[in-house]
Amino acid sequence: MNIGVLALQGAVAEHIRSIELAGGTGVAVKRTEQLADIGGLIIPGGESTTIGKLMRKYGFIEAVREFAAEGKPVFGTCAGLIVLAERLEGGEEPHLALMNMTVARNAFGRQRESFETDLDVKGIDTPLRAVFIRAPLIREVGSDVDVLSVYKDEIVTARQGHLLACSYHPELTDDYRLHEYFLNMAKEAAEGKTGR
Ligand SMILES: NC(=O)CC[C@H](N)C(=O)O
Repeated sequence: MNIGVLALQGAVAEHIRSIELAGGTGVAVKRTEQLADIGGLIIPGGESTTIGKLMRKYGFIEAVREFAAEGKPVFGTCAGLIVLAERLEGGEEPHLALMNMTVARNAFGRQRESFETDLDVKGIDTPLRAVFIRAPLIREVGSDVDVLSVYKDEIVTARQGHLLACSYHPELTDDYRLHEYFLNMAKEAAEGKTGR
């Protein structure tokens, strides 16, 4: 199963490594035509404003919306989660506006700009190692969104059908189980299941 990693800006090589550890094939996606060859797309961490700008410039906003409308899974991590959100706190313009949630950028404040922790994630049997770097938080989700994990009462992992999002960087540790989870979503979607 080919999993694409949007390669406009951000942590691309690390995601490809985690996908390969999980048993998939990682592909750096730089052109919209490549979306035809992948079964799922990861939007990596980095700077959401930059990623959003480059997505607009290279036609990825429409192309990824079409990709998702076909039922193909999309996974946003950190800045990628911001890119997926329908609503951004503070009135900022959303980017893909695909996932029914409100997201606050840089929500941990200066003292806690980056930290690591072990998180209980629904669907993963033991705690997942997670690295937070200037991370966003999910403030609120629609009723069609499943909360998969919380950190200090705040939502940090969520799923809406074939869309997956997390506030942290799952690609910066050797714990590839969230990538494995996403790979399974892509396999199920390819087999024509609903993915729920
Ligand atoms: N590590 C990250 O992806 C940080 C996200 C970044 N703070 C943003 O707002 O886009």
